[in-house]
Amino acid sequence: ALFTNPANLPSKNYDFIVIGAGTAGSVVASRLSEDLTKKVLVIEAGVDDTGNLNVEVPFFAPFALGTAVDWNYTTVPQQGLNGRSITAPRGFVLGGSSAINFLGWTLGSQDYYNKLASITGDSGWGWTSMQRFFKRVSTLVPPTTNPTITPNEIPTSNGNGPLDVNLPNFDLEPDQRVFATAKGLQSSTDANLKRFKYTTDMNGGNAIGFGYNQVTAGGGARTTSATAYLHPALQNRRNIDVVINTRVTRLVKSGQEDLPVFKTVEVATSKGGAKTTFTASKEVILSAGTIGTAQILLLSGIGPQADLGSKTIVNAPQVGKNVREHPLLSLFWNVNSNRTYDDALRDPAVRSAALNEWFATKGGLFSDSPVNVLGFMRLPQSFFTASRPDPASGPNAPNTELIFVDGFVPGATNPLPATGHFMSILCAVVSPTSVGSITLSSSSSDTFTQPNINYNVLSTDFDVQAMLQAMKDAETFVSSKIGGVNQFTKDGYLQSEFGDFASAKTDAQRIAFMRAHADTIHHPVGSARIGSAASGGSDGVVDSRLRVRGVKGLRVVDASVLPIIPEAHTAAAVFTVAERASDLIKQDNGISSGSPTHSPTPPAHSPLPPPPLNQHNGHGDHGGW
Ligand SMILES: Cc1cc2nc3c(=O)[nH]c(=O)nc-3n(C[C@H](O)[C@H](O)[C@H](O)COP(=O)(O)OP(=O)(O)OC[C@H]3O[C@@H](n4cnc5c(N)ncnc54)[C@H](O)[C@@H]3O)c2cc1C
Repeated sequence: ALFTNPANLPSKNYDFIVIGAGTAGSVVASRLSEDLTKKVLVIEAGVDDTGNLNVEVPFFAPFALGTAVDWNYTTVPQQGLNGRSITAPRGFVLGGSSAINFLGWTLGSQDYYNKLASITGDSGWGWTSMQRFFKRVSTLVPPTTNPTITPNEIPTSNGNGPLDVNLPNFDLEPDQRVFATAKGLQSSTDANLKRFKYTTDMNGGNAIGFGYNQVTAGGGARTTSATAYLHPALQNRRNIDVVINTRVTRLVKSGQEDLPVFKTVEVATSKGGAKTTFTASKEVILSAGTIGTAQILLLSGIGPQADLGSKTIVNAPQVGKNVREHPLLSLFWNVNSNRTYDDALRDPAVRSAALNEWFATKGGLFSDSPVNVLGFMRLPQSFFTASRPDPASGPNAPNTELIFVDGFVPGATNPLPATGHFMSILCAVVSPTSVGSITLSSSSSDTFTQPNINYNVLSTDFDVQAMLQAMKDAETFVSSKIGGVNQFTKDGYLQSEFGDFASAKTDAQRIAFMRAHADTIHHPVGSARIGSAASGGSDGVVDSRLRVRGVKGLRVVDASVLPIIPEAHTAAAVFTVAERASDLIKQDNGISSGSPTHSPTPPAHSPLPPPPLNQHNGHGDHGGW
């Protein structure tokens, strides 16, 4: 059952305790509760997702940032960004970040998973063996309307899992222009231009190419790990309890075998409030995400002795280290079109009409995420040198990404202009080499105080130069002619570059623009990474079965375990890791994993009256969306 206060839970003892009902935690809790003889407790700091339109309406994804479903974190000043601090949103809600992310569904390449297998020495993480877990997560459902999608554009990489994934419900202005340009350029004789490719499925092993963005939605509504996994489990099983509004404050050493045992979890509902504990007879699974997991480990005395000093219980030098994140930079063009979404951002009447359409038909502008089309690219071969090697996992893995948006993407340094219509291209470096960290903000901090989040954005020459190349690639792409015709300007659609970007023409100016405007795409991984086989695991926090090294009874399952960052949006990798982890946990506890592949149908959400869009609490900086 769902509880809002830990004092009301029926028991202090469970077989498994999952910390965090986020992307990974909801999958693991649901799978473990398939054995009806095992009692599962899930402890979630955040709120219920039910009926929250900012979660449910795909287009509203950016509106959720800075509201009560976001942890509202901010990074420490970033040297590579002229000392700016940037927001670091994370889901504070059932479903975690899968409930507030931008819905993109990209698995990453076969090379990524094979590199994961080779680093960890565990072939189970390889592409071939992960196939059954990919297929166990998602099902491709048809878009509600899009007539321009041809049958041979339907991706085949999804399976029969509970998470609905679909293609955009309707085309936006940039979509066919992007496809026509990519299709034309891929057969160019110019090696630089041949790097733009068209793909019908960037999730099929080779992740390179421009194509439709598959999204975690179905029937016009967002799907999350909560809607697909957790709520159905709650509705249909009596052996799973979920408590929300409850923060894990630390893990408590519950015994000593050959190693210290950590099976007790301490919680509180407010800073300085009463604390209670719950104990697992089998395992505690830490799924609090790249930031939360590192913070909880550190507060539990599991971390670098050099930082924790006398509070150290287990010296785990890598906790909070090795954090990787994707830098992002928005470029804007004026367009001659009144069909962009800009008016929906500015004008409550336009927004209200679109929302009414969504309520009536689950269709229209708001039924899609703000991103229909994106493209992954390799850097030119000449870019790589002995001193600047290719950090990507392999030739099927991209270095950079261009994301096409049919409107202006407001941000901290880019407020929504009062007038005009725009196309945005967001440039990302998806194989970055900058390394960041999560550390406690003080020796007396707790989980009600945010830790120091340092993504170290654009701190390496590779990342800066790769972003510079991505900017140039975006400019090249929109100015290329296919058969003598520019797809973006042929009917007067694309007009001129907008804002500071318009005057950034030399490399030095572009880099200055980058440092003034870049932020990140909210994909941090690695703070509790799997150790490498080469080091005997000592450079990791968990082993390849995701058990925390040096302790007993504790596993980590979330984005923090990934030792390398996927050259992709990270949600799909996290869902899939969680599916494999569920099998590993079952195996290690003698539970059969002959589980159903499709969870019971999620309950339909009843439509609620539209809340005001400005549920913003003033902490975030994405209020314009
Ligand atoms: C704004 C945004 C946009 C994104 N866009 C995309 C996208 O389009 N496509 C994509 O693939 N990926 C995207 N991502 C990234 C992707 O969503 C994440 O990589 C993934 O969801 C992380 O899953 P996780 O299980 O590691 O953590 P989360 O899903 O964040 O789950 C962690 C859970 O633990 C809870 N928790 C944390 N600390 C505590 C505590 N002390 N006590 C109790 N509970 C706690 C949290 O509240 C949360 O529910 C985006 C992320 C964000 C934030």
